Amino acid sequence: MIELRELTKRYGDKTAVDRLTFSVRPGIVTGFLGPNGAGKSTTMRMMLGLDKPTSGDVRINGKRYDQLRDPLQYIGALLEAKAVHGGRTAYNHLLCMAQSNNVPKKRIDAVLDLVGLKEVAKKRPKGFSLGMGQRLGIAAALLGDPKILMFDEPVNGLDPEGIHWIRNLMKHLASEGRTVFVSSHLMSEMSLTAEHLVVIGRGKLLADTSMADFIAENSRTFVRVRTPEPERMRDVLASVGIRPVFEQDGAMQVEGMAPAQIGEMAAWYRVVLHELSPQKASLEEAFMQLTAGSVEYHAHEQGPTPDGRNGQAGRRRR
Ligand SMILES: Nc1ncnc2c1ncn2[C@@H]1O[C@H](COP(=O)(O)OP(=O)(O)OP(=O)(O)O)[C@@H](O)[C@H]1O
Repeated sequence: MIELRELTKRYGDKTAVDRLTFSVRPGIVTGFLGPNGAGKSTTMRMMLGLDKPTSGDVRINGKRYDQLRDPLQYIGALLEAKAVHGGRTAYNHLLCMAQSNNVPKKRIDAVLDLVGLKEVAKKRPKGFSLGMGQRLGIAAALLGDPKILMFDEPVNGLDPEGIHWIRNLMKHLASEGRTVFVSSHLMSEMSLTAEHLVVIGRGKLLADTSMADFIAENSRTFVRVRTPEPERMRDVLASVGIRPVFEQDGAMQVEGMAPAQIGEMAAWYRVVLHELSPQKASLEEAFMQLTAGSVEYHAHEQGPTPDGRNGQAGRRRR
């Protein structure tokens, strides 16, 4: 169990983490989500005692990180795969960590085997691919057989096979009763792995909820209407107070009406329809909506607008 209470980190006048309070429970994978710069890495670094909070605190099974004896046996983390000493062999890198944390030597072979690096145990990580580096980082995290595991953006830069492997590993670790906390800025990726979600934006807590509730609460449903007479259809909808959103190719997104109602209205006014299909907004869209006000940099993309015109391309700071 990891517990954060009013955790805050300021760098000068920048508040990177702003009074975060939440708990990470054992037995499930908890996804830690937020747009770039939201404060995920800073929060994880404070959880691991690598950064000092400005105020508030983090407890690992009731203790602060610096109060843990042999911390690798309580909590293992994959922060950046690059953190490996390039000159030592993979085996020796793990041996150094094992010796300084009272971890039995036999665990080294066990974790190298688990992550699939047994064959290259005597090789130096500086020649490793990104995926092999991630696997070595994970071997290090698992070395002390900890009950709590943290992974910061573990699938970054991995190929589909590597992504699949990490997903299954995290689920497996959780099924063994461990606490698994994993950060990502991709909602779609998290939806395949996490049972619970903690979402932050600009350092503040935006959501602390089960994946199922997040989907139920944030998925927007609408009906896509395609017609050769968009102006007329817009007027028909306007007559009942509905303002459709136009997509780039001229299709309309209609919220607040069932497909049958729209179809009947169109028939009544003799508007030809080419498409009438119920849609559910993707989880990625729900996540972007939730965090919309907290994104540091916005790229203005061409996209649907209520009047059918497209937004200007550009970049601005909010
Ligand atoms: N050492 C530092 N000094 C000053 N500002 C920092 C420092 N570390 C982080 N920040 C700022 O704190 C904010 C949070 O950064 P952090 O790296 O924790 O975000 P993140 O959610 O992990 O982002 P990403 O998904 O891009 O990795 C950012 O605005 C960042 O610029």
